[in-house]
Amino acid sequence: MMGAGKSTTGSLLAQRLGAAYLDSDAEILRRTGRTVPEIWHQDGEPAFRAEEARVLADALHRHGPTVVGVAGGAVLDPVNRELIRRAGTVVWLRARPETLARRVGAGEGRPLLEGDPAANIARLDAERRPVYAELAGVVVDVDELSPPEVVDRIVTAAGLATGG
Ligand SMILES: Nc1ncnc2c1ncn2[C@@H]1O[C@H](COP(=O)(O)OP(=O)(O)OP(=O)(O)O)[C@@H](O)[C@H]1O
Ligand SMILES: O=C(O)C1=C[C@@H](O)[C@@H](O)[C@H](O)C1
Ligand SMILES: [Mg+2]
Repeated sequence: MMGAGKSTTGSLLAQRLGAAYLDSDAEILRRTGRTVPEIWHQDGEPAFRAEEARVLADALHRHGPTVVGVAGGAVLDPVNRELIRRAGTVVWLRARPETLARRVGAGEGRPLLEGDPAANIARLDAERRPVYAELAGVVVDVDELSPPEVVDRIVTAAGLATGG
């Protein structure tokens, strides 16, 4: 979910594994030169989701070890889910909605949170939990953990080898 710690924890995990880190939203910006809200508000959510699916497919087909931070809405698409499932270990950074709301603050740059960020995040979280639960091979409850502790849990749970 938004604010769960994908960028923070994902890049730390990548460092530990000697892997690359890619983030689906950042890849969209890099490829299109446009931000998430620009695409969303100018072209609509379906256009954004189509771009997201393209970027995700490319990220998942990269050669070499890669940690991919997948935006929380991408897995609502069954085609994306299947690609993700086949690509490797799926980690759900599970957080309470209050934690997510605190971390995203005013929700700037997140079209789905406009209006009432805390209420919107709670609603999206409730809707999506079953999908995340079905997809994830590893679940880490992140609320009380520091980023390095989250990484430790992922490494242990997924049986990933690190250089130290
Ligand atoms: N384990 C943690 N403990 C405390 N704060 C954290 C933790 N992980 C991330 N944060 C903080 O929460 C905020 C969101 O983290 P981050 O940007 O990594 O999340 P994200 O899942 O990538 O969010 P986004 O939806 O923006 O992509 C940041 O301010 C980050 O410093
Ligand atoms: O969870 C979502 O649906 C989203 C998450 C963000 O990272 C962006 O991809 C966009 O704001 C939608
Ligand atoms: Mg991020």
